[in-house]
Amino acid sequence: MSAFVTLANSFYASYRVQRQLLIDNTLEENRVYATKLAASTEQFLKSMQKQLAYSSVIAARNFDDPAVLQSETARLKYQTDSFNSVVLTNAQGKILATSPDSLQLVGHILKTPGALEALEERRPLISKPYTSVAQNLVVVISTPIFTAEGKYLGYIAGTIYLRQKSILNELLGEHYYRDGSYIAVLDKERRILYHPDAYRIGEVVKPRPLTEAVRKESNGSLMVTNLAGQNMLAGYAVVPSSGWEIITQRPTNSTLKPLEGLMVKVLKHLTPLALLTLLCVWLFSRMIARPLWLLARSANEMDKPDISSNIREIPSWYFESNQLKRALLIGINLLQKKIGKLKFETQTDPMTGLFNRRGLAMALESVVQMRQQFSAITLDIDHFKTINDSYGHDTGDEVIRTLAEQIRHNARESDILCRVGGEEFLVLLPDTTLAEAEMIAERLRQNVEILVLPGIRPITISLGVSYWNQQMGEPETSLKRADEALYKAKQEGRNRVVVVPE
Ligand SMILES: Nc1nc2c(ncn2[C@@H]2O[C@H](COP(=O)(O)OP(=O)(O)OP(=O)(O)O)[C@@H](O)[C@H]2O)c(=O)[nH]1
Repeated sequence: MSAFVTLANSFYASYRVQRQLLIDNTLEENRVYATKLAASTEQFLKSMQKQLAYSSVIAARNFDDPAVLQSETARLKYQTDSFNSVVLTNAQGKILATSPDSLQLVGHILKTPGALEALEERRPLISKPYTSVAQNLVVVISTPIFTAEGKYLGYIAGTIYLRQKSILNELLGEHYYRDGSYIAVLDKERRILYHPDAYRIGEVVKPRPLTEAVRKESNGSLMVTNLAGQNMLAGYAVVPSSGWEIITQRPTNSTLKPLEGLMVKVLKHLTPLALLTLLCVWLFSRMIARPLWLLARSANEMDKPDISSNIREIPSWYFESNQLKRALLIGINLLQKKIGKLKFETQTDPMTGLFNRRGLAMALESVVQMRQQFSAITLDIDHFKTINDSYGHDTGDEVIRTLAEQIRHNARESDILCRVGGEEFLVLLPDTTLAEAEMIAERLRQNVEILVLPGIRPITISLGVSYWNQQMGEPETSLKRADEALYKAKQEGRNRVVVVPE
């Protein structure tokens, strides 16, 4: 899972980096492009002003010759092909020559804003856009005509149509992209001079982050949202002589389009390797986790008898899991020893070391589980109270311990020896017939009878013997019968063996 997240993360990070790179590059490209266009436009305007200045000198020399004036306006119009029309006026604004002369304006007084400004300012000018006499939206580049002595004669001006085909939209329009990119030119008052949508030319746009940015620095770039709500990557630059603002923009979507294809390609190339990596990571993590998982499962099953050998078989192939396995084995060993000790203590009578009643119950259960027949001998010291009374309780204890020793001495390895009460004992004899058990009981009785106990009188015991096999119902019943036989032995005078017949 974490490997997958890491891969996805690095894929996303590389997408983000590529995306930012594309955006930054496009912004910079647009800034450089706008700067270049501004430089070309500046050069163009300067060159136009030079041409006009040259013509103004010729016109000044031949101001009285209408033919020269006409030929000069025609030369400017047709030789340079930079202006849509050229006009020459006297100092009162009366048109002396014009080209093309199809409008037949010679003799008219021009009162357009461009004309009035030129007449008033008497210096080279680039006008604001306005609607001309012929109803064209134009900008006018004009130069005053002075005699050599400095007398003002009028001006000569070239007009550039903004909405029709002109040198300006030829200059800017040839760079038009087909992917939604476009160039726009605004004058200082945010009036649109050039726009791929000709209807917008002449419109004054409201201040927007982009128009404000252009006002602050001569060139730069910006991510903006245009009026149509489209995210654009814009570059901008200002034409120094006219203050026109050139804005080149490209939709962010078009810029990022190649990225999608690129990322799909990356994904295609990356997927097999990523899957292989994921598989390797999964296999390796499984190999690492498996011993830990098996050890953890074993740790939950510590009470199982064969748990140690199970743990030993767990393949712990690396150092850490091996150490863990060792620690677990040591822990289990200690625990089992402790449990064994506790078990022994809870099943054993501390005074004699024989089984107590709980031990007897466990032993009986396992004998029955193994489908073994058995005989049981219950025995009790006769008149034990008098021993306690005569020699003290400690001596009584010593007698009990001696009798336990005697019982152990008389028993086989497989016999189960229990102290079931104060001076009451029970011997469980697996796979022993009633006759054999009677013989063993009798032998024990005799051995106790002749036992020499230093400082005290000899003791005797009474015994009851019974038999059990699988056909005889509950084994506890058989033990109860042995008890009853013991009681009978006491009744019949003690120091004897009474057998419960099969
Ligand atoms: N010293 C000692 N005495 C015990 C112990 N457990 C029980 N006794 C005593 O053993 C005596 C058993 O007495 P009884 O049950 O009357 O029987 P008894 O005196 O042996 O007489 P019978 O069994 O009828 O022959 C009691 O006095 C108990 O106090 C023990 O662990 N140590």
